[in-house]
Amino acid sequence: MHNPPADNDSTIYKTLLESTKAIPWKIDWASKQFTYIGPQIERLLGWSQDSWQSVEDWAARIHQDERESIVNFCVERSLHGADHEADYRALTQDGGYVWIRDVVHVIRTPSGEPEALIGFMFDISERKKTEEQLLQLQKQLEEYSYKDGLTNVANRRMFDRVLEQTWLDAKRNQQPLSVIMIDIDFFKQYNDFYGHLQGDEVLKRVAHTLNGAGLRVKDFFARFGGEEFALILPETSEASAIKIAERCRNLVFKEQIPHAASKIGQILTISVGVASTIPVSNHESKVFVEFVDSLLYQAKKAGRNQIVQGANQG
Ligand SMILES: Nc1nc2c(ncn2[C@@H]2O[C@H](COP(=O)(O)OP(=O)(O)OP(=O)(O)O)[C@@H](O)[C@H]2O)c(=O)[nH]1
Repeated sequence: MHNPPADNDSTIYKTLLESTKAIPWKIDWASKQFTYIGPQIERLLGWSQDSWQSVEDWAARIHQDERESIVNFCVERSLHGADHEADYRALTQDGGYVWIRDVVHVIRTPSGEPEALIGFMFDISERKKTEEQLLQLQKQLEEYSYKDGLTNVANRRMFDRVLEQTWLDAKRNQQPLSVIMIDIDFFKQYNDFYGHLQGDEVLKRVAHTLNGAGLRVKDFFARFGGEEFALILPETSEASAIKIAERCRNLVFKEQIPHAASKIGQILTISVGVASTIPVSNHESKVFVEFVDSLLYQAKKAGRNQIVQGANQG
């Protein structure tokens, strides 16, 4: 057994405890009263040292979103005599909050009952801020990985994901699904004539123009690759899809983008393939998209600046 510290020692311990950044505290289990809390608490949260009377004061100063779960967790752990730690937002006197990590040690009676809790509160707001920034960054990265860097519309990866989901829904509900594939005419010549940077600008402009062509919330537009774009139209019949394909062609034409190197006129045009299907169990979305792409190829071969349609393939 150690002897209790002499007065001199306890002064040293007190000085040490009260000069750390971590805030020491002690609660008597039977009365649920604070028997001690370091004066540093006032600097951190604004609440004066003597305002920490009972566990009620502690609980009331936990952000309400996690108050109940934190209190329940700490009571449950303490009853089991288990040391524990909890992260929560502690409310400050001026209405803000600070992220705290409370590290708790349970002192038990010889029979194992909790007698007192002692612990340290650590200010972990900087760590939490970094965690939140990392999460934000992760979200942004995920967003970037589904977005085309040049045009800012969805990319091929996102197209594949949306198609897969839309295909399954259409199969389950036996609803028609339409896909439109779009390709800029003589884009190689455009690049050659105006330069690649100007080509990039046109891709952005066309993407922006076509992004609003499907009017329903569920309509989905993506850059399929290069100078090719695609629209997925759930619950859309062939007749409606053809109208939207027409709208696409008109929208781009109305932009009146000069294309002096086009072999079919002086204005930039697009070719379009469009088809609808009601998927059945042995149909594959990939095969359907290849079919729509072949319609687009037919539009190119037939002279460009036109729409070729096909139905019920899949
Ligand atoms: N500026 C620019 N050009 C691109 C980009 N992606 C693909 N291209 C160009 O798009 C052109 C596509 O050429 P082709 O596939 O021959 O098609 P096209 O010239 O449009 O001819 P048709 O489709 O037959 O009318 C190529 O010259 C590519 O370099 C891009 O991100 N920026």
